[in-house]
Amino acid sequence: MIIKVCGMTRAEDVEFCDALGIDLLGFIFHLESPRNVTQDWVSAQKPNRALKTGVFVRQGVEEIQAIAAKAGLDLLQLHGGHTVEQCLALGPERVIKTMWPERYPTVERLAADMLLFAPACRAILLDSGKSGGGHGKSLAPKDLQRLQCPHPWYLAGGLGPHNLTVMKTTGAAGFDLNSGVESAPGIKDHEKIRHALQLLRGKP
Ligand SMILES: O=C(O)c1ccccc1NCC(=O)[C@H](O)[C@H](O)COP(=O)(O)O
Repeated sequence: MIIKVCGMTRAEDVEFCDALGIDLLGFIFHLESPRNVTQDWVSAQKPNRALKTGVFVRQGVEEIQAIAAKAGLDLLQLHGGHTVEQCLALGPERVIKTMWPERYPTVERLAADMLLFAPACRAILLDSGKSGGGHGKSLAPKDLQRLQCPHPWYLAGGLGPHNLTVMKTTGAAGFDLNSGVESAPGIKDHEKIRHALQLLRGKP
């Protein structure tokens, strides 16, 4: 199971999550987000084990490549209207493609679109709302339990200790934590992260 904590803005949170065994750390490159960070700051973050994941909403391929090189990113989360061709150009092995189930009339239509993107990304991230992220609202677990998709998909959207037990029943291969483990936007609550990890992996 992959666990990502998104919206890193403080070195102490990067160090805490890395030491705790979080797999992916999300760094948001989106001016409108309260969790927006700079390339220079991300470049200075050097986790031992966790992979640095850049989150992009509006940037195109060339800009993403330039930021990835400067900030030292391992993975690229495409969180806007990016196409299959853009994912392929950036390299499927390092792309996480965000999709929004609430845009689809049925879970079958969502699964069909996920299949189209599967060869172009290492995983698909399902987020709440119809665009953007950090909404703090969760998706309905009942719909996701019916989702048939052979490609790895991660679940996002308002996840935290309060709902992870039920959200685990969706069969997601990964879980993306953000506002549900914060005390304020961009300020991670270490006890909530510890508790979330315990619920997901059963570790102390
Ligand atoms: O978190 C943000 O501020 C954000 C803004 C714009 C685009 C993406 C953003 N976050 C990306 C993530 O991967 C979040 O973890 C995901 O949207 C879930 O957030 P939340 O609902 O707060 O758990």
